[in-house]
Amino acid sequence: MTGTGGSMLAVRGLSRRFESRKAPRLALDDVTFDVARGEVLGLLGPNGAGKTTLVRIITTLLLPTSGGATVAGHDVVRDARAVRRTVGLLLGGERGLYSRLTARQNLRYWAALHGLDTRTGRRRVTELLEELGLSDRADEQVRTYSRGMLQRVHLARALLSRAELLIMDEPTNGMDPHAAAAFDDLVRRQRAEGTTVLLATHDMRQAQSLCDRVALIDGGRLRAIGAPDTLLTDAQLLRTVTARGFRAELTPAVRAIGGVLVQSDDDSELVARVTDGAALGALLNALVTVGINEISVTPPSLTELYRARISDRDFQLR
Ligand SMILES: Nc1ncnc2c1ncn2[C@@H]1O[C@H](COP(=O)(O)OP(=O)(O)OP(=O)(O)O)[C@@H](O)[C@H]1O
Repeated sequence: MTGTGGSMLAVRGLSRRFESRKAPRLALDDVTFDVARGEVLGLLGPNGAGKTTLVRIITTLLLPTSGGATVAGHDVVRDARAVRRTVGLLLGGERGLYSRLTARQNLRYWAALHGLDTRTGRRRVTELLEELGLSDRADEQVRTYSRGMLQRVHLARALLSRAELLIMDEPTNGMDPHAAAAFDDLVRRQRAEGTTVLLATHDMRQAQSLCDRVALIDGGRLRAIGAPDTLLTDAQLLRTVTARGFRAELTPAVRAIGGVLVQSDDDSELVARVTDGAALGALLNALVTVGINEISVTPPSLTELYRARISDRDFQLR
């Protein structure tokens, strides 16, 4: 593939079919997008959407059925070696670590494979163990580690070679809230250094706060891509107003305001959605006039967008 412009990652018409005994399964269906240098792109989508398949093709672990992708201009099929040199990958899970080696030994081994000389490798490993809060346990066998700690070792491995493009599949899976917040900070530091990040995640909070843009994938197709704020504005999702100390007798007056949709109301709380700024202004005004001023306005979140755009198959599993 050629003609990728200044993008770090260019995916073009990418499809991947898996043949199975029952029926062929189209895990990716004509997916096209770019990721600019220094950008953090979140990949969102339900289980089985095609995220891991996409990650595996971009990192040369799997061949596309049709279409293709380039990383820093290198074709993922024809220039696989160059692509592997450019990418740092976190796939997670149990695979890829030697359970009877310590974290330090695992990482030193990977540093050597990445071609780092012994001194540089050792320094980098110590630095990463420190940065990821693993120093205390660095010299214990990784088979004694918790899931979140293993995930941090995977992360250290992905960061070893200071890759231009970091690709991570559910990196905070199994991490406690502190470790997950530390991970977010780490990604921000990577971005500040110019690293490009592709992040598949189920964590909407993380996607909204960390990603410059998010891509919504479902059934192997790219359903939407853009900055979280832009996607939310385009989707015309409604803001929610919650007013404490509400009195149900006020409901008819609230319902009379154009663009206000009452969701629930009783003698303690009103929850309403507003379609635009004028409706919001009118509602706030009406509430404050009658002495209600414990009011919160919540903007729409990616979670709502996700729910609106993606059919909820998990519910059908019950
Ligand atoms: N080796 C394989 N053989 C057959 N089908 C496969 C194979 N790998 C993936 N699939 C199918 O391709 C589809 C996409 O799977 P994929 O693992 O890419 O989803 P995902 O978005 O990463 O899901 P999750 O959020 O659960 O990790 C699924 O229907 C899956 O069953």
